Amino acid sequence: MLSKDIGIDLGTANVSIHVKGRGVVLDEPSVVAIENDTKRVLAVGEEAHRMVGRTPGNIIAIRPLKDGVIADFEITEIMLKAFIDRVGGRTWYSRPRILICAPTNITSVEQKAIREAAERSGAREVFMEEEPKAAAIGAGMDIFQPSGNMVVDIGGGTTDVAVLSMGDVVTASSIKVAGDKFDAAIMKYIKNKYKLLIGERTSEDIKIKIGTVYDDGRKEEMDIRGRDMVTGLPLTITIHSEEVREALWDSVSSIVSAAKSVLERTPPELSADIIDRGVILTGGGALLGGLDALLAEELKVPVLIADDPMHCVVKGTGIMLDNLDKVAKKLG
Ligand SMILES: Nc1ncnc2c1ncn2[C@@H]1O[C@H](COP(=O)(O)OP(=O)(O)OP(=O)(O)O)[C@@H](O)[C@H]1O
Repeated sequence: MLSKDIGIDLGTANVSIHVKGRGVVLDEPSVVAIENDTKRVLAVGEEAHRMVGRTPGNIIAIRPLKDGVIADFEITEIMLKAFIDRVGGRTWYSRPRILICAPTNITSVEQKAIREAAERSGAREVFMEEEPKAAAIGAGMDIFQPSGNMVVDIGGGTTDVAVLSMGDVVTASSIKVAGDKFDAAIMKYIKNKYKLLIGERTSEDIKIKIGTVYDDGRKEEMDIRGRDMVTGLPLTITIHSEEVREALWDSVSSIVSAAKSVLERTPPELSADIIDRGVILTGGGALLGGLDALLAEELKVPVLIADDPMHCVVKGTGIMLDNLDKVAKKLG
């Protein structure tokens, strides 16, 4: 058996793994279910995700990465190791090199924890790369030319905005407003307006099915269930897409401001390139209804959604595996 280098998008919401020669082989939610008293791991990934909000007292479903940072070291290590093992990392004859894209701004202590987890799973060498760079490469941008490319990567925990040229980030901003904040805003809106408590998964469902942030005349509705705060009993109500737009307004305004501030700090020659090429949206949040239209209106530049936006980062790692020593930073 040969060494199979692997690329990992260690995301707040999802982990995806690319194995050289095989493509994207794993795509699972970043969730671990553990037994509270014994701390025994019961499930990792999809199976654990199904338990979110539905666990009995002694079982907890943990999302170890939150708001774009590693909230729980130990569980992140367990999760990373379980996923690498699942794609065969430890059973390969020759130990792989692993390239990991982790949340922006992680500390050196967190980097060390990630490196050690990868090494324990069989990695020979561990490399790390910034998410927006991988996202831009995975979206098909040629960031190695002397010209401006702008990417807005909206994940679960963070939105990363970056302008790249000659293989590096020129101007950037990372804010902790992304998919999770959208879900929380919808939950809060429904609680305040209807006195109805809904879970994380229902809120995410609303966002995905009828969420919109731009008034394009689209009017959709959806029945949702939760617990009535007044009676304490289950209740079904109908939610409209305009209400979701209202709920998401503040969060989306922060993303627009972050993108504007990056453009304002971008050298004029690169700005001119961005007008020609447009801004590319990546990450799951790129799929939020009307976000491309809103950003285009606010930034006055064309905005395009990348193909398969949720996989841009992991696809980018896959492309970078061919040139690891040149393009990524080796840890340790
Ligand atoms: N159709 C959709 N509309 C809106 N949001 C969506 C859609 N599909 C997925 N999402 C959201 O995308 C987010 C996950 O995106 P992604 O997998 O790119 O994030 P991540 O890489 O795990 O996070 P991060 O980059 O912050 O670490 C979730 O919040 C999810 O609810």
